[in-house]
Amino acid sequence: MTHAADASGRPLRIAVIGAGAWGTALANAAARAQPDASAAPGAPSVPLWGRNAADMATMATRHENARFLPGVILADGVAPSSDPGVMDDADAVLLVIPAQQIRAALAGLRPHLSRPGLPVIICAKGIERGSGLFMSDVVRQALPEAVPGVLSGPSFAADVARGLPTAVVLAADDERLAARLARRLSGPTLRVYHSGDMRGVEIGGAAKNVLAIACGIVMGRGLGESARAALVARGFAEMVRFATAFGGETATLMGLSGLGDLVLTCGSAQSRNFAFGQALGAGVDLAAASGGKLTEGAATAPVLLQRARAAGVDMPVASAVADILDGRLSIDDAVDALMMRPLRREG
Ligand SMILES: NC(=O)C1=CN([C@@H]2O[C@H](COP(=O)(O)OP(=O)(O)OC[C@H]3O[C@@H](n4cnc5c(N)ncnc54)[C@H](O)[C@@H]3O)[C@@H](O)[C@H]2O)C=CC1
Ligand SMILES: O=C(CO)COP(=O)(O)O
Repeated sequence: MTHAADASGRPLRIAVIGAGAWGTALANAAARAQPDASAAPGAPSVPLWGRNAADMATMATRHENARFLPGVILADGVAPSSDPGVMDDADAVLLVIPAQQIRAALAGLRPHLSRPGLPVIICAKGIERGSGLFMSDVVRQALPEAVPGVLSGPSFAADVARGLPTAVVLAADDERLAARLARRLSGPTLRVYHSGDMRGVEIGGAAKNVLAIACGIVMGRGLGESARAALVARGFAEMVRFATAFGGETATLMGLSGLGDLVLTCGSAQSRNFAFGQALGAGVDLAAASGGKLTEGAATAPVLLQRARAAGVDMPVASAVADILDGRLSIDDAVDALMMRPLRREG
């Protein structure tokens, strides 16, 4: 495999910001994607930055992220650290912290990231509450010198970290840059496609989390596999309506970040968003349903809906999720309301 490299042939140095499950998995993937280089003395490592010094020291000693990915060994070349200086000589950074934390985190890390043209690849899936901004626009505001990109697709962290195969897509306005970064991150078990449709890719990732909660609710309520499949199809239709209203391409949503990720997270309780919905459907209290895990769809649901309404996009499934989470609608009433909507032509 050829790896994207700089003019001297050196592989691009990737640093990972955020040492949770997905950041750790991507650091493993980035290190494995350059096995020859990371084995050589003095070869570039893949810094994995986390904010908690004690956790990062333990991770460096044990070669394991015991809190977020227990039992997965860090790949050779992954260098855990709590020193933001590790970002200073990166050619590109992967931004892997929860969507609602990105603005605050970038404000603190700005001295280490304010290089003109530095690619900052958003790996979080969400829309910012309050501002209603997509993540690429948050990065543009927080780091005006940087070049935002988005990586998304069907990829459970535990699968990717273990080296189980999957494919994702990396998008940037400059598609040649996206292709170069995709080549650098691709390896024997992670196939990274590239795209110029950053809006479509980021919307696919953000919206599928809300729809995964809906599917979880349906399954937790015992409404059956037919209901789940109908919800995936109708959820996909509203995701496409929303994305195209904001400039995304239908073909993008039919790909990995969109349909691919929707199928994954609507079909598996390994998804935290699905599991959260499933607990709600089974009658668990809202406050306890996430089990303390990150559920990006819960944060994004109201703001997704707010942007949809402002743009005149009909999103009945996302709307039901937002209303249930807000306590405005019971699950049974939401299901009745979805079933009793006026009959219409499919589309
Ligand atoms: N876990 C997965 O399978 C996948 C997750 N993602 C996305 O990646 C993003 C992160 O998810 P996970 O890594 O799974 O979450 P996680 O809950 O495993 O880890 C989150 C990490 O972010 C750190 N963090 C939180 N706020 C921070 C701040 N202000 N500054 C610095 N660090 C901060 C936490 O300390 C923790 O290390 C989410 O948007 C998620 O949707 C995307 C694909 C797969
Ligand atoms: O985005 C993911 C897989 O592609 C992970 O989904 P959850 O955040 O629902 O676990």
